[in-house]
Amino acid sequence: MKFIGITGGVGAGKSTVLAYLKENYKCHIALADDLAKSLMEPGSICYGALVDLLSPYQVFDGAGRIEKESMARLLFSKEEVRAQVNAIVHPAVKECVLAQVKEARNQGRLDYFFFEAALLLEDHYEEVCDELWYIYASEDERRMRLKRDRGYTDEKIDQIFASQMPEKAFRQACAHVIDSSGSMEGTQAQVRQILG
Ligand SMILES: CC(C)(COP(=O)(O)OP(=O)(O)OC[C@H]1O[C@@H](n2cnc3c(N)ncnc32)[C@H](O)[C@@H]1O)[C@@H](O)C(=O)NCCC(=O)NCCS
Ligand SMILES: Nc1ncnc2c1ncn2[C@@H]1O[C@H](COP(=O)(O)OP(=O)(O)OP(=O)(O)O)[C@@H](O)[C@H]1O
Repeated sequence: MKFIGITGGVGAGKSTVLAYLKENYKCHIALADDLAKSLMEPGSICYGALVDLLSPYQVFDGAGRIEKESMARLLFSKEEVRAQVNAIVHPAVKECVLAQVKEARNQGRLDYFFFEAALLLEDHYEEVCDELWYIYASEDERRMRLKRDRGYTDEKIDQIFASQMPEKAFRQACAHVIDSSGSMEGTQAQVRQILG
């Protein structure tokens, strides 16, 4: 079983590529954002440390859950808080995904385990993955998609872009680049070409 990390900036088309992989290959898909969100829930392992760190900010709702919009505003505007949150959450995400990979390897039923995260390079997944893929679309294309499909403002897009690695770093670190600027069929053909 090959352990493949899928990365790229916000709105690059990672989820769309994963949906195709899930349909067409004997694989498991894990998403860093989903794992992170579950580990940040009340009662989960990161929650206590996040309460200690984030109590000065208005990010908790009435039930004590982290409220997405205010958390996004805080994390993408305050780099030092983002780094502290990442230092709590990302090691826990990595531990969790590595345990899942180990379990999948023991069971021996899958051809691939794909793990998607915008922050694979920051968290040094090149050390644990068999290979990394970079899903690429230009910043202009991603900005257009994020405004059209998610209603993000230019300010939010600028902040997220600034918090993620530049294109050059992704290209240097990843064995394969999938250009998702064209049609879905074109993107899927690139995936087939890589996996044979
Ligand atoms: C910031 C939050 C509230 C934004 O949630 P929202 O649903 O509005 O957006 P979404 O999750 O789709 O994120 C938008 C983009 O930002 C990226 N992103 C998320 N967290 C971070 C971060 N800490 N640093 C840099 N980019 C990030 C995502 O990968 C995605 O590309 C949420 O992502 C979060 O709680 N992040 C902290 C946990 C984390 O670090 N997750 C990233 C993977 S480990
Ligand atoms: N050829 C293509 N390949 C992949 N996605 C495409 C393509 N053309 C358009 N898109 C669109 O790009 C948008 C963003 O894709 P997606 O949500 O998969 O991004 P993402 O990289 O997963 O973002 P995030 O980092 O927020 O998780 C989607 O609306 C998708 O339909």
